[in-house]
Amino acid sequence: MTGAATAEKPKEKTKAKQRYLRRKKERRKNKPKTKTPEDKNLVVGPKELEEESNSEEDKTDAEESPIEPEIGESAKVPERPSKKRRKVAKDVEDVEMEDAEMKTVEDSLDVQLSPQAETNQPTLPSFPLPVHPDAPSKSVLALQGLDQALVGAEIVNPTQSLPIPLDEADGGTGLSKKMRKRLTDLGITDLFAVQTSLLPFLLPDNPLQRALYLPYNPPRDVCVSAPTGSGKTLAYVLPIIEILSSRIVTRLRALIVLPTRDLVAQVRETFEEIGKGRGLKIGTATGQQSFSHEQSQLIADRTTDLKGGSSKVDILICTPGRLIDHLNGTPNFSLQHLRFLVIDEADRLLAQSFQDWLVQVLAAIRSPPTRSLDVNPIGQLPSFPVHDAVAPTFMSLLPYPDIPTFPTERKESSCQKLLFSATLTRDPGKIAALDLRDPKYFVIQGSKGHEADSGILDVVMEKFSMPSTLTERMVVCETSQKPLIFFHLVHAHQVTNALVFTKSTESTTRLVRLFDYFEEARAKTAMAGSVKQMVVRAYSSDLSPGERKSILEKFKAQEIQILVCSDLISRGIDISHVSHVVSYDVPIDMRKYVHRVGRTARAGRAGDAWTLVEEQEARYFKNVLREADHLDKVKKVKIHEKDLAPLTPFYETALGQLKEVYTRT
Ligand SMILES: Nc1ncnc2c1ncn2[C@@H]1O[C@H](COP(=O)(O)OP(=O)(O)OP(=O)(O)O)[C@@H](O)[C@H]1O
Repeated sequence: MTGAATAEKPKEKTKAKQRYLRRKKERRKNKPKTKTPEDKNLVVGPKELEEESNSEEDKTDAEESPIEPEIGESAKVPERPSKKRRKVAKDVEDVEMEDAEMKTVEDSLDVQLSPQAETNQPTLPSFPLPVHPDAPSKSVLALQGLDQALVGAEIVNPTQSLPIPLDEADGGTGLSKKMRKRLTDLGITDLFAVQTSLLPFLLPDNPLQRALYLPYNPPRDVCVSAPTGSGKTLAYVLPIIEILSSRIVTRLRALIVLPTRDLVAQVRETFEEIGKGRGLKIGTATGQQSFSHEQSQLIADRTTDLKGGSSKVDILICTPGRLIDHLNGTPNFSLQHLRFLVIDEADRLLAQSFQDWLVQVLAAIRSPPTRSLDVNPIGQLPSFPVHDAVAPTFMSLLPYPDIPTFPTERKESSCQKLLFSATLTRDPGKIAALDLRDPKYFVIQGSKGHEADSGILDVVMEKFSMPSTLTERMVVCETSQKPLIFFHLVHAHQVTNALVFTKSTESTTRLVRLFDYFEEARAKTAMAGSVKQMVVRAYSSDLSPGERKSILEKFKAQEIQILVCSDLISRGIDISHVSHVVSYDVPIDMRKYVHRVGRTARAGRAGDAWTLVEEQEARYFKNVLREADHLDKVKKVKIHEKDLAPLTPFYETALGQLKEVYTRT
């Protein structure tokens, strides 16, 4: 080596050192400052090895390291340059380092590990860690296998309302000016939530869709779940009157089926009030009058065989039993012209299998099979009365061949089915039996916030919505104390204008007697002088229809303060001044509870519901509430002995009298 060459060397080595240090600095700069959680858990792999194996010596160091990296063990990130690196740096600083060695160092700093080098390293395969799949949410599970119509239900906020304008524009109500005027006259100025959503659906702007016959474009059926007292009756009465008012000839076009006679009478009243001046004829069939009397009220011509049927009424409100009697036994009673079939309190009616009423009604609506040309050759047409008009889908009943205007055209019944309940059934089998046409569901329910689709879920899981103005309480007591606690509620908690529900007619009679004796005993004392004596009456199926009507009228007039009844009137009955409901005997299920307490807190008014629970029933009743997600809504009230003490003497006197009566009889 020459002296000049030797003199050049330190210079070059200094340059190499500077290059090395610059690159080293850059690498440090590019290195992430903090490690991500993923980095921390990195399985040691080629990348890390690259960092750690910058030279052959490093490789040896790594091999010698007593700590072997394990799968999943965090990659160690040295705080300061490793021993190997320090050694490399030292070598670089050493001016004695040979060029060739220097080059090796530089190259090794830049070079990526060759595949050969990688394979020489202890490669640790990286597998994804096993993860638990997320459990499907309650809502997903509940909605599985559900009818798509229910999944796509329209959830309506119960606080929604719509003013009824009196000017030319209907304000989105779909109601005629005549109807809006009538409602205003009756003091109805706003539509309730269920009405705001249902009316535009049943009363579309297009007049063609309001026609009485829609054989080629039949309307969709409707299912409505809305709390008690939320105005479901008007939600169907208004559209029916509006659409049927266009009719020229009287035909049976709306059929309303209800579970009890009392409800039939109540709905008739609503139709008459709302439809006043619209010329529609309304009839009822409940079996309260003789069959022949009903027939004469419903059918104009029972002697001629009329294929199109004959009717004296446009709207028939009935119980299912009597409806079947007329379908089977009244000549010319026909459902072929029906534009509306309303099933109110649908879950109750669908549970009623009486004479397969639903199957028979659906069969009477459906069009009969088409006749062939051979059976009815043209030319053999018998004459038939001019007024015997047959519905488009029932043409095959006539002695003509039924020739469609277009070969593929299919005529369908124009009857729109409307189902209503505060406790709509979730039973898909029952719903399927109704043969619904593209049903549209409306669920009137405030969001409970726990699930995005809580409205449908609540229907599916039978978590029924209650009126927001209802206060619910329960008292757990000993069986022997129950009547006394009830009397205490009446006198200390002003439980009047009350409906009291018992489990049976027998229980009703006994409670009314005991209460009468109790009131008599109280009246005899000086203390009761200033207190008004309560009038309590039984309302049961043992009474004649006339007696029941009279009692209901007296109760409505507040001549009777407490009406004790079985579940006979727990559904649908609308008495505006009922401020309290007492379940003297616990309801057997949540449905019954919902309908009982729903006799108060109607149409936005406040109401109180009390349930008296015998100690041995407490667990069962609480479970019923818990399953409906409702236990926390019912406040538990404790009534102390000292509160009952003032009434105890009268109670004991009354008990003695009752015992005497029962012993005698
Ligand atoms: N838009 C309205 N404005 C004022 N009152 C109304 C309105 N709609 C209905 N009502 C009144 O609200 C009360 C309850 O209505 P309705 O009997 O139709 O309730 P519902 O939903 O059928 O209850 P249930 O499920 O118990 O049968 C009735 O007295 C009715 O006249």
